[in-house]
Amino acid sequence: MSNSYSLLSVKGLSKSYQGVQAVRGVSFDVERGELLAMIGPNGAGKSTCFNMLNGQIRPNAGQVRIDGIDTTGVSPQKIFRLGVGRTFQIAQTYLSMTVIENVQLALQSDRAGTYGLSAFFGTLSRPWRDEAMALLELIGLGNQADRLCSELPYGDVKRLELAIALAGNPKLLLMDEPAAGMSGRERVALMELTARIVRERHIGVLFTEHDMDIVFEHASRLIVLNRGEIIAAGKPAEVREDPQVQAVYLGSGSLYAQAEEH
Ligand SMILES: Nc1ncnc2c1ncn2[C@@H]1O[C@H](COP(=O)(O)OP(=O)(O)OP(=O)(O)O)[C@@H](O)[C@H]1O
Repeated sequence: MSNSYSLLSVKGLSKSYQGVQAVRGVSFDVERGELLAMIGPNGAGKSTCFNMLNGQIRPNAGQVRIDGIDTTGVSPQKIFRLGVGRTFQIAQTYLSMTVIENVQLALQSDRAGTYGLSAFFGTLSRPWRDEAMALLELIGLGNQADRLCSELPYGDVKRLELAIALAGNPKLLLMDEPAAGMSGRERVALMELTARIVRERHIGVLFTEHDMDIVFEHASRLIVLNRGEIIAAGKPAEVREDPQVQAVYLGSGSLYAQAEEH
């Protein structure tokens, strides 16, 4: 596709649930090489937006374009095939497999569309091992390849989830609270890794996050949602000074919290 299109272009996106206006007229773009944070208090509409972007929820109004292609209301499978990935928690079943087997399975599923079944029937293909290892090296888990996932520390499991999402070779990656549940140090490491991948692979990442230190430190740009609407957008330093944003977060102190890394 032509480079004149934004990687992701969202215009006037809206969704209501039985009278609750969860998202109202949301418009923004994501470019390649950008790590864009979508923040907002609980119930602001972040998950609803994400679910509309990857096709899980059909919007009531508005338009979503990926590299210029209209994907509004298109199925999650088709949106995935257009290069939109999303990080997911590794399911319990897959925790009993090794680290590299999980990545091999994700690669095989991307190329052959057989996710799950091949593992079930014990037919995991060998050919993906080198490629899987390259992804593990990229995220710093090369030396853990043959460990069982169930034995990994939590931070490494989250990094593995990122490798699994990258196996689909996305040009746009959606990350819903990627650092939730991690220690301060692990969170910083994961976001530094994500920022490096964004630069090196020239992909776009849209992520939600409640930890404001992480957001202001690592996002290249931010959009702030409140009650379904965008109330501010821009570089971290600009958004931080925005009076409306400060008002929304006033009291929580989260905009000004110091990092509590140990
Ligand atoms: N399936 C649903 N049915 C009815 N209302 C819903 C549904 N999903 C979300 N909502 C409402 O829509 C609004 C936006 O919710 P959403 O989960 O998108 O916000 P969020 O910003 O992701 O919140 P959080 O940070 O707590 O995950 C909220 O008022 C929520 O109660």
